[in-house]
Amino acid sequence: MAAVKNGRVLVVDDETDVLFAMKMLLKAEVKEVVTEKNPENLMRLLDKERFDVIFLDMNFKSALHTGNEGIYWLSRIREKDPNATVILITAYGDVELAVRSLKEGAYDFIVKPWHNDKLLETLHHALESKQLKQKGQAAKLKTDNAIPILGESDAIREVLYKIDKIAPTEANVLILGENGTGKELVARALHQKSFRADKPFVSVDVGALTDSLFESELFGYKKGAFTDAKEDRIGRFEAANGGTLFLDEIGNISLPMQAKLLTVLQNRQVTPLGSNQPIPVDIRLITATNAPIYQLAAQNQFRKDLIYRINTVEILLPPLRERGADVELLAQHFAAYYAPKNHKAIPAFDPATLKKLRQHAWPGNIRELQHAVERAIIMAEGNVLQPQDFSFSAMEFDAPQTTPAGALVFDQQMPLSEIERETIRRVIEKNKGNISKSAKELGLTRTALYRRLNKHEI
Ligand SMILES: Nc1ncnc2c1ncn2[C@@H]1O[C@H](COP(=O)(O)OP(=O)(O)OP(=O)(O)O)[C@@H](O)[C@H]1O
Repeated sequence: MAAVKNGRVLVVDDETDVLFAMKMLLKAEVKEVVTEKNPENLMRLLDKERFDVIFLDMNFKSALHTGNEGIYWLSRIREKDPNATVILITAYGDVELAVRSLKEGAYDFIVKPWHNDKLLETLHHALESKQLKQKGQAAKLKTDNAIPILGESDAIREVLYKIDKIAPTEANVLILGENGTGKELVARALHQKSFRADKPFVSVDVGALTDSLFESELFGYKKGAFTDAKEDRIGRFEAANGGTLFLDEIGNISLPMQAKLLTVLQNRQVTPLGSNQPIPVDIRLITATNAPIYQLAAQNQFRKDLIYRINTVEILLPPLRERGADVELLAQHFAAYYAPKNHKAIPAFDPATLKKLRQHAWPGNIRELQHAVERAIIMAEGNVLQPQDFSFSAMEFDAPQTTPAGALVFDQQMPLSEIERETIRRVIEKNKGNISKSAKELGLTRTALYRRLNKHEI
């Protein structure tokens, strides 16, 4: 917290009320708050003084009214100091622009009217990140910070509230949710907001490991432990020492591996293969799965005692179809991200397109939406995305209308697993067996698709 107390903050906004309110709020938090009404004075000020964090308004009434003023001044600031930490203050409707500003190098943005707690939290993170940056540890944190968890639905607000509450504790967290709902993103956020933030965050997709790899990967090995062990190698537990270990797809590991994991968690030490010297490890454990883990436990396919170890706190991530207007918000966010990447202007969405996106069931959730928006941007003719730019092919199981003869009509009553199986089968058939293409279309990673092929015995 020393970083926060010693911080020097500059606030640039042409509204005197905003400057006053910010000064009142921030002066108890940091060493000094300087306010500036006219952005034209900004460069001169920065020549003379150094600030740890700059709050910058996106729209200055006196200027061009393009809404781009914030971006312009941001780029001027960053020309002068590429390491400047800038937080943009934006009106609600400017969120798309603010997201663009993140790509232009802003640290974060806050939306007017702001919540004081949220604003202070953002400031604290910014100042702490600045301090880490100065210690040369920033690269990692910056990538983490680059992906904010977006969403305004009640369901996601509850998740964000939980994250804030449990991040600064040592509780083991089990994250449950369908594929692509943001489980890894949540795990990273928990780490980033924890006291371990400057220590490693190590992520392992344990569902993709065979039993023999599971042990060598997680616990490490000594040279000569097995034929290919040409030298000592530390495992992921040791690599995460002091930090957070994220085990993804925990519901997919075999019973013998569950027993091994339980022993390590109970003893808080690992013994590399080929060694008899246990090594103490201090990790915070976060796990995630899209498998019905309690159902598996009831069928004795998952150990209940392991569940009790990992689920001190549970976070349930809602599927995208239950997140209401978040679909639009996220679609706009991805459009603002992918358009410049593909050398296109950020497109608008036709109201009929937004309706279509809201009605789609999104079996691949946010990852599917992400790919769908990218595809639409690439394929679209004009600068307004039309419904036909989004073709959900076989995945449109929620509202099948006319179907070609012989095509399968998904029944609303059909169990989800069957819909998933059939969707995968059809997409693979459509892509003539090409797994990479099919995975992309389904919004899955290749590994996740392979796991599903295995699960559904396709
Ligand atoms: N709330 C969100 N705001 C912005 N982007 C998001 C959000 N949630 C997820 N994403 C993005 O969606 C993609 C999928 O998220 P992530 O990998 O965290 O999901 P997952 O649940 O871990 O997936 P899987 O079950 O396949 O492992 C990522 O690119 C992530 O950045």
